[in-house]
Amino acid sequence: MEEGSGDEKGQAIQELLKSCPKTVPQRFVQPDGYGPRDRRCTTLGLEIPVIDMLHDRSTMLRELKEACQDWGFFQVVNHGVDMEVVRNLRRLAYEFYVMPSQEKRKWRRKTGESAGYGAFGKSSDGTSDWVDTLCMYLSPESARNVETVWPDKPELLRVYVDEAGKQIGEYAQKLAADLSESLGLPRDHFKEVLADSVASLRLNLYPLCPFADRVLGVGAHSDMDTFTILIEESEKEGLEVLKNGLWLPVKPVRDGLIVNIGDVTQASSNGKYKSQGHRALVFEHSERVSIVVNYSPLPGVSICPAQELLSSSHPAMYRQSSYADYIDLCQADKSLGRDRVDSLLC
Ligand SMILES: O=C(O)CCC(=O)C(=O)O
Ligand SMILES: [Fe+2]
Repeated sequence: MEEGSGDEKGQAIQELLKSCPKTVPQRFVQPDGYGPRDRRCTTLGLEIPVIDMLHDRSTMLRELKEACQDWGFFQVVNHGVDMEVVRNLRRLAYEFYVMPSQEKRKWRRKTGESAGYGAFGKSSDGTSDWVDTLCMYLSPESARNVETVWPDKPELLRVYVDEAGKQIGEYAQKLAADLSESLGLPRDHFKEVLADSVASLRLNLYPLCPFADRVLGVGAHSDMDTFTILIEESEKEGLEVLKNGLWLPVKPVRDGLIVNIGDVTQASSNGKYKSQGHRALVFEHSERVSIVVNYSPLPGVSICPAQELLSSSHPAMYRQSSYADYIDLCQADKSLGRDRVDSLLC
């Protein structure tokens, strides 16, 4: 999903649906070969790995390493996040989305910004996504836009965004250290990337879609960030991961977190860990809310392969770039079906 792109008409999908469109607006139609029915794989019984934080440390770190190398996606159980808090947050998200449009519009995303409420807009290739989002910054302190962007209704939404953000953030700090260790790096290697990281929490509503066979909730993309923590509704499908050129549905385990490695980690690990392509489907008879927390470096932080991972037989695959320059590069490149992090290849 492109941060801050905004929808062409700035109109939320829920509002679009009120006009009961009989045909699908062209801007949502996926290009040939990239539609929701193309290259789907539902029969192989493959599942993304599940990592149990209660396993002994060396087993857990080995499983983490394999998951990051082979998939770039995994689910985590026994992660320490109080899922009752998450369930309350999701309930409040549904309550937010059923409020009248004029109430929601108070928190509307301004042109060129990524925080706020509205249709998220365009995927990397320029096709519009069928999703409404409410995006709030959790950190750094200077970016926390509580008064301007965190809705004050429904009551307690702010409280639960804050509490869920803190708890997910605690797990994220552990994950950053475990990722470093699993690569054979000092546990604080990702500290600069993450200690003062930019963390944003999005509540994504995938409304019912009468054109579900031609549009996507979120088109195929990889995440530009360090990593993303996603919390889907238990047992509800929709998220799909690209595996061996096919789209594999993710089955969210009860009370699990889904983690996906972002482009920054792919570059920092010199390509060992994968920032995998993924997308989200929508359905005619089932809507869902996902909670998405992105962790990214501050714009000025330099991203490049860790020196410790380089040798004459493993030279740097990626050149150095500031995170801000990388985002600019990605936003300028609308090519389809290519890994965006390839633009940093040496
Ligand atoms: O909401 C989801 O299931 C996926 C969202 C996603 O991939 C993203 O926001 O980058
Ligand atoms: Fe994503």
